[in-house]
Amino acid sequence: MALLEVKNLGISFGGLRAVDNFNIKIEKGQLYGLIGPNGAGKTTAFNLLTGVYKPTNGSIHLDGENLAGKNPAQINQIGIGRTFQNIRLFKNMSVLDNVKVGLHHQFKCSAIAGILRLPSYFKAEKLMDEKAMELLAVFGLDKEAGFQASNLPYGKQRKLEIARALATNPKLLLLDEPAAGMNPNETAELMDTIRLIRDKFEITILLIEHDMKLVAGICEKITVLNFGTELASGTPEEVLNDPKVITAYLGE
Ligand SMILES: Nc1ncnc2c1ncn2[C@@H]1O[C@H](COP(=O)(O)OP(=O)(O)OP(=O)(O)O)[C@@H](O)[C@H]1O
Repeated sequence: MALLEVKNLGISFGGLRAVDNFNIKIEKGQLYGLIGPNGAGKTTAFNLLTGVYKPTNGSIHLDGENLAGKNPAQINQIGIGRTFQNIRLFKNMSVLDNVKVGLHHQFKCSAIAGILRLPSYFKAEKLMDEKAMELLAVFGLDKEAGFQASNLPYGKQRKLEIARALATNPKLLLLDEPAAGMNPNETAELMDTIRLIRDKFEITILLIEHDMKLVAGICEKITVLNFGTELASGTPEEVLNDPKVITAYLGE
């Protein structure tokens, strides 16, 4: 059974069919790319998968579970984590606390225990600190754990956002343009990090990306969206040499 199975998904905004008859099947452990020209519907597809938008039609199953009618928090708990095109960190909080926010639902401790500072509260905090530091170390951010998130350089903020999404322990991680605004060195490093987290956490990754070098370099399969609908799907080689895809990108 595929980890993610999306059938005939669609949404309209007024007269605009932003996503139409979108189908995708992602196997466990796969690194999958979603590409397409500007305005093709990629972020809208992510918003449908994460419950931000309710689809007009179609179905989404994660690991066999139907996500229909679930809100973003429930979908996150079922197993989809995401990052955003524009970084959305808690900028005034520390790097460590940003990751701990992602861990909270796994280390539950009652409000009373927190207010009364009971031993169970300190135990949960300690476990969260340890787990958050482990995650930060994977991204080479452990030395900056005490920094305010907004003081990190841009490339590291992007990594921190991925670390926070991973902290929610997702089965499927959605990355929306993870390399946006990065220089070539940062992008190359990010590619290594994405491969590493897929292997280390045995996670499945779907990413939107305009950087074709990154997409072709790390994705095993790609779907191309154009005007909200699938234009092509296949291996990077098949897709990037497909005349329909080349035409869509060149706008001929
Ligand atoms: N909430 C909304 N209300 C109305 N139109 C929307 C809404 N969200 C997205 N759209 C429209 O849907 C279409 C698809 O947008 P979307 O952001 O999904 O594209 P994209 O492929 O992610 O583009 P980009 O690569 O530029 O980020 C666009 O025409 C956009 O203007």
